[in-house]
Amino acid sequence: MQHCLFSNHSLQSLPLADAKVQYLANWLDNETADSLLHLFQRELNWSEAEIKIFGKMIKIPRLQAWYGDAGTNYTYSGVTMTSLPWHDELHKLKAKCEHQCGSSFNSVLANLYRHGQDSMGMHSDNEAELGIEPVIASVSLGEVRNFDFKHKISGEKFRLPLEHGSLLIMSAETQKHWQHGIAKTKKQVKPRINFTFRKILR
Ligand SMILES: O=C(O)CCC(=O)C(=O)O
Ligand SMILES: [Fe+2]
Repeated sequence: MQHCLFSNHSLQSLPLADAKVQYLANWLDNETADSLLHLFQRELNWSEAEIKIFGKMIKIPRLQAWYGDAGTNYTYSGVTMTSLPWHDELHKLKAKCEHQCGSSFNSVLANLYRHGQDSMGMHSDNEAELGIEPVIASVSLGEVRNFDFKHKISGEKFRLPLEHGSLLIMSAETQKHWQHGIAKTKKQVKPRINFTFRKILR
């Protein structure tokens, strides 16, 4: 069982049945979060990825980039992404997540939500290469966007706004029992970057 090391950030456990989800607001101080937002927006290799739906290639509504150790490829909605070698600052952020969570990661999915019409559909991060009960560390930068959870059987819902500089850790049976996603919003919103650090089993 994975758990978080003691820290002086206020750690909030979400009241979700059959799951373990912890949230740390202000995990990064504001100044660090601001500078990382701008750095990653400029320096990562963002692309308009496509997924296969009923055999057709469709552009996803956000920009994406996949970084990791050599050989950490990821198959997602019928498309295999080959990892790019780590960007230095991203590798440092990975180390900070590892220290916080007491788990190791070897890759990260980066998503850039350019505006309110960018989104991510409801899904579970339950691909075989993540193994059972994966620990996923999610760092958010920029505009606050709502993270929605939905229980696969009971339909129970829970919404958590993910703030600038926050860390969300999903572990234990969370992916087995819950889906999550980022809904579109009609509000005028600024860009948001999210990183989900993962361990791909090879
Ligand atoms: O942008 C987010 O907070 C969610 C990202 C996510 O669910 C994923 O990358 O699998
Ligand atoms: Fe996810």
